[in-house]
Order: sequence, then C-alpha cells, then structure tokens
Amino acid sequence: MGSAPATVGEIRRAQRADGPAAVLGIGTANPPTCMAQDDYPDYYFRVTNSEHLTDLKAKLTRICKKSGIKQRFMHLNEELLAANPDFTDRKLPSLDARVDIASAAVPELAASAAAKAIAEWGRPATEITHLIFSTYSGARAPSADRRLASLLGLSPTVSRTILNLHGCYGGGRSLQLAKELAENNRGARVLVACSEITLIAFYGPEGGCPDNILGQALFGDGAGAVIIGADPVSPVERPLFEMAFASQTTIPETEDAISMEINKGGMEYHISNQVPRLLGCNVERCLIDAFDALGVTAKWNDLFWAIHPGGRAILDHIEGVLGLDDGKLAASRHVLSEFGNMSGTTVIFVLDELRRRQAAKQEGETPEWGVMMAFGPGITIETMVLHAPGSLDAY
Ligand SMILES: CC(C)(COP(=O)(O)OP(=O)(O)OC[C@H]1O[C@@H](n2cnc3c(N)ncnc32)[C@H](O)[C@@H]1OP(=O)(O)O)[C@@H](O)C(=O)NCCC(=O)NCCSC(=O)CC(=O)O
Repeated sequence: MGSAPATVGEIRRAQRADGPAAVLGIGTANPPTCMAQDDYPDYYFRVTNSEHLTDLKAKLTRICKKSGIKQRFMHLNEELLAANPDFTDRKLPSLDARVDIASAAVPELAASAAAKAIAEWGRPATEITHLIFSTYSGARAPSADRRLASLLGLSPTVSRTILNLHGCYGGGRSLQLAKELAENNRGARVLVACSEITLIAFYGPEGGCPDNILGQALFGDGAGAVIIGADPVSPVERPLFEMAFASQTTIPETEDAISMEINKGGMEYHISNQVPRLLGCNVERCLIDAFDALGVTAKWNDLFWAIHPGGRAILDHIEGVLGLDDGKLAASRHVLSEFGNMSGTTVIFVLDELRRRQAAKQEGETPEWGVMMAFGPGITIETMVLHAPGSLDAY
C-alpha cells in the first residue's frame, strides 16, 4: 500500500524553506579606468570640446567639490570616445552604438562580480537555481541575464528575470525578489547581479540642462553580485546577513522627481533638487512600519546601516532626521567616496563594505539588527531589515 496522498497544504509546506533568506556571498567589480573627482571637470569639458562653457564648468567644479566623492570608475575612456565622437552630443542618434557596447560590457562586468560572489558562497555555479539581473543599460533580448548565465556556465534550467530601468532602487528590488524566491522554494540559490555603466547616459554639457551636470558629477560604473539562499548548508555556506523583512513604498506625488528615459541619443535623466528633502521626510515612516511589522523595538542608533548613497546631501538629510551618530553611515559614505553613485549596484557595494567593517570588530560589538535602504524613480523606497547571523533565536 502506498502512503496517503499529501494535502496541498503539506505539499506547500514542504516546498517552502524553514528559515529566512540570507546573504551567502558578495562580489563587486569595476572597469579599469579610475577618474579622480578633482580632475573630472577638466577632463569632461576637454573630451566634450566644451571648454568655452565656462559657467557650466564652474558649476560642475562646485558640485564635484561638494559631492563627497573622491574617485569613480568608468568603462567609457578617451579611446572609446574618440571612436564614438557622437556620444558627446545628445541630439545625435548614437543609441545603437551605445547599446552595442553596453550589451557586451554590462554582462561581462557582472560576471567579474558574480565570480567573486560564487567563490565566497563555496558551491558550484551550476547549483544556482535563479538569476535576477538589474541594469539601466538593457535594450535588447535576449538580454544581459542570458549572456551572464552563459559566461558563468549556469544550468540551462536556471530561472532568469531581468529588471530594467529601476535606476538606483534596482539592487534593493532585486534583493527583495531574491528573498521571496529563496524562502518560497526550498533549496533555491538565487544569484542577484546588478551592473551599471554610465556610457548610456554620457554626453556633453548644455546650458539649461543642470540634471546632466549633476549626473556627470555623481554617477560611476560598477557591478555587484550576491548569492541568496535559506537554510544554509553547513559548513560550506556561511550567512553574512539574514533578511528579516522587506517592503517597498512609493512617495505620493513624486512621479516627476527622478526620471530616466531612453532616447535616440542615449539615456536622459531628471533629478529634482528636492530629492534629499523628500527622502528625509519619508524614510522614518518606512522604518517604523518595518520594525512594527516584525514586532522588534528599534533605536536607530542601535542598528547597523546600509543606505544607498545617492548623493552626499541624501545621506546628510537621513542622518539628520534619524538623529544618527557620526559613523553610522560610514559604509555608505565610504562607497560614495571611492566609487560614486553606481545606481542600483551601489547598495551591494555598501553591504560588502559593511560586512568587512563588521568582520574587523570583536564579537558583540556589531548590532544584532540593521537596515538596508535604496531609492530611485517613483520616488520608490526599498526597505529591508537585516539580522546579524548567529542569533536565530530572534526569530
Ligand atoms: C549635488 C550636491 C552634492 C551639492 O551639494 P550641496 O547641496 O551641499 O551644495 P549647494 O547647495 O551649494 O549646491 C551646489 C550646486 O549643485 C546644484 N544642485 C544641487 N542639486 C541639484 C540637482 N538635483 N540638479 C541640478 N543641480 C543641483 C545647486 O543648484 C548648486 O548649483 P550652483 O552652485 O550653480 O548654485 C548635493 O546637493 C547632493 O548630494 N544632492 C543629492 C543628489 C541626488 O539627488 N542624488 C540622487 C541621484 S538619483 C538616485 O540615486 C536614484 C536613481 O538614479 O534612480
């Protein structure tokens, strides 16, 4: 006699993981060209033949000085620009050439980051079950997720998803989706990859176009990759952060505050100067709701923090409204300084920096609970409550 058929409820329970999703490996990568922020105004106005626009150059110099950025990495170098002179003029139809370059470079950069994340995870790439790829440079199908799967030799049964044009919340969104996949599919191992190269949005300065000047001062290129899974297999898999709760919030009436649009000349964006204030007014509500949902009492200064460093003023506003002590946003400020705003990828660099800082501390010195937040068009706020591994009783 066979056993009695399982109920749908039993099947469902067997399909789900027992524990929370956790970060099991992180990797990052940047293109080789590094640009010092102090040198950028001279470089940018020279390579775009715009030295005569002295007011705009002075403005870019002021923004660079106040940006909190020391250096950024870029795929687009002078050689590539010399081969594609149309990139300096956004009115010329250069999208095809930009997409050609990005279609190869975006997955290749992601593969460098992913190889590091997989090495840290400690299991073969063929055991990855799901892939989530986020970029603002995707304009083709099959897309960067398909190419990355080939470059890494992932299984043909890997379940792929691509997120396009989520901007700076792409990393946060991908990690939330990975959490859902890992917790709802027993044994799933999800590779999250974000890869951004600013080439798609590079063009020369123009009067009456301050958004471009701001973007030229802020954005850099980079890729980040994270392996997510629940119920880590000891001793190979070691959780770095457990993902306790995730939510997304849209700030009402801010649809026009951050926007991105692909045109014949590349990607154009608009970033309102109200963004730091709007985020400052809204982050605390998201945090209160998240910790209420968990039933955990949190004092903001008792947490560890991984905030998307969209700009120095954004970090200043958030630090101010939450009354955070100096150093609480050190990982975010460090990443902003060393790499600039790499859009959706940035928050993965911040997680990487945070875990490095935590590893350097003595046991007991690291807070048990923490928060990751990312922001982008919408205005969308991604909030994730993280838990330091080792105290699973907290669940
Ligand atoms: C740009 C700054 C470094 C400037 O520093 P301060 O504000 O302290 O200095 P400041 O007030 O003297 O401003 C210096 C100059 O910057 C200009 N400026 C400020 N914000 C601007 C904006 N959004 N667009 C265009 N110009 C802007 C000011 O007008 C001023 O020009 P002048 O000197 O001529 O008077 C800072 O404001 C900042 O970090 N802003 C946040 C940037 C931001 O919104 N990032 C989010 C990116 S989008 C993102 O992360 C998500 C996504 O892309 O999806």
